[in-house]
Amino acid sequence: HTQPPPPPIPEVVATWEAISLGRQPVPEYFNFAHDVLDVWSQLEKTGHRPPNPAFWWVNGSGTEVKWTFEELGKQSRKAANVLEGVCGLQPGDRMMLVLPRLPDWWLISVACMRTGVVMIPGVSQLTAKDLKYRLQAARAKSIVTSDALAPQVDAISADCPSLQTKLLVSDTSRPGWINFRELLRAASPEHNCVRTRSGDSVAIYFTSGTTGAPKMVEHSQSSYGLGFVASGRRWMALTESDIFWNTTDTGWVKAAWTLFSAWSNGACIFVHELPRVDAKTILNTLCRFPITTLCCVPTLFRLLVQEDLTRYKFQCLRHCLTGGEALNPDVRDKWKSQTGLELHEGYGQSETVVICGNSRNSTIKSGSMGKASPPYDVQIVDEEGNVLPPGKEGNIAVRIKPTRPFCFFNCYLDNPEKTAASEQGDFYITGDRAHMDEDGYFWFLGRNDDVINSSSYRIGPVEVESALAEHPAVLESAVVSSPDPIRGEVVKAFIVLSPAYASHDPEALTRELQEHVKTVTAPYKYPRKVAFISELPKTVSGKILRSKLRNQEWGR
Ligand SMILES: Nc1ncnc2c1ncn2[C@@H]1O[C@H](COP(=O)(O)OP(=O)(O)OP(=O)(O)O)[C@@H](O)[C@H]1O
Repeated sequence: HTQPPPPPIPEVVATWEAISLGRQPVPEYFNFAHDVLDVWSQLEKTGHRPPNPAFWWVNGSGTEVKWTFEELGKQSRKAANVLEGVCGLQPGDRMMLVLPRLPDWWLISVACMRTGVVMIPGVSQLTAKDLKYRLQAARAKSIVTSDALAPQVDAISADCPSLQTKLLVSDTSRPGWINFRELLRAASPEHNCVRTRSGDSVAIYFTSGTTGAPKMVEHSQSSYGLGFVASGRRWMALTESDIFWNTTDTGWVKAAWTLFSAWSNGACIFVHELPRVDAKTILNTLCRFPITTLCCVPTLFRLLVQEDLTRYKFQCLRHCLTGGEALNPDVRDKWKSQTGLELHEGYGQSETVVICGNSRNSTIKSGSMGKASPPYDVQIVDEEGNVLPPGKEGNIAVRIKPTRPFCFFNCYLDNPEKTAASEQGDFYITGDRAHMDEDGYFWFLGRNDDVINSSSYRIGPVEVESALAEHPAVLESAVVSSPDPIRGEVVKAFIVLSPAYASHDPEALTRELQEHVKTVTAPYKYPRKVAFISELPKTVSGKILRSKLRNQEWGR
């Protein structure tokens, strides 16, 4: 499955890539809209880019939006005038951006860069309480959202004294709100991009909150803007001829990963509105459109492989990506055997760019997250921050001393204690456990809190879940610790059954699954307790919330 060599890199991208790899210094001033997007617009005009759109949006009922880099430039300059004009926003002001997958999200993101406004993306499932927490914590001056969330914002805006303007993306109007689309139509396409320093803030991300209250992660103009060039080429295999579809919600950090990696490499961002994320829509879209590159979270690939994939003929798909949580080897095997396509897993956090991954044409070891992604020096360290030898389990850590990589978050905003606690010795500590093998491949064990300690055996939930996934009865599972009077804690598996097994005798099935785990992995890991449930608790980004099940077990 070796892919053909990529086309030669345009000279300017080669320079960005060298910076991205830490081989050239980061410029003092950098603005992604001005220094990357407007450059692609020029390359496009002079015929140095294939006739590939920069942005392609479809809604599944026949409506499409396609922009070249030039059109994206024009529309985003108009949007910049709306932010500066009617909204009165200035460089450094913060704006929450909570929209479904609508083209306006990408326009406003670029407009923020042009005006120096710091964007704070959020997912559309946020409740009034979540919105209040975020608006207050970030002291946001403005919010952009759609009809669905506007009432929730109205319910809490009196409690958010910093909030001055509310922008509505809608074809109708609402009292107290400024209509973005109306203003956009009338706005001037002339706008001078503000001059930003590389270290100036570009975005604030609230983490998913999988392990606690969401933290505010601040990124700079260059951390993502230049930091994704190399992984965009290597892990995502993106070039100016590619069409990249990442099904992520706009509020999750993956949307930013996609924006910066695709556009810095001149690729087209494909978006399906996906009001409902379902397997058939995804598979049909891959058949209808010339998408070359796909990224979905493992949860979604788990659903896709339930379908008969041989019935679908994808037009142009050649590179598939996943990340955000562990990929069960069984899912990768099924995807590959049915589509002939390799699934390239990557690992990273809101705080970072890609920490490690299985890049294009690399040898993949099933179950591993791949190798360190340059310029990061990734190591496994002990509790004191000492580097551990291959094979030893410890914390996944990224070297930040003597030099902190530029492609890294600035800090946890307003939380110096948390920022300090994330560092140990010369390293940034991810909070995830793994080991590295002799060849430099990383093997994920689990988040710190998720690792189970049973009779002094340390068990990573992912290993047990992956073993369970190999049994046809298991659609998906979550493995957590459960109290036990003798062993202290034992492995408990919460299992969602495949429809064909829903009416099987639970006791017989429990025994069968326990025996199955004992045969495919070290027997001490088998789940001593099993519960069948209809649905696993997940974060809005689709990650399994093991902490919720664990707390339930321990009565917390
Ligand atoms: N390929 C992967 N395999 C296993 N886990 C992964 C992978 N990629 C990402 N993750 C998990 O996702 C985490 C990063 O996700 P994100 O930055 O959204 O914050 P979060 O950890 O989910 O939220 P919070 O910090 O609020 O708990 C990683 O630390 C890791 O636990």
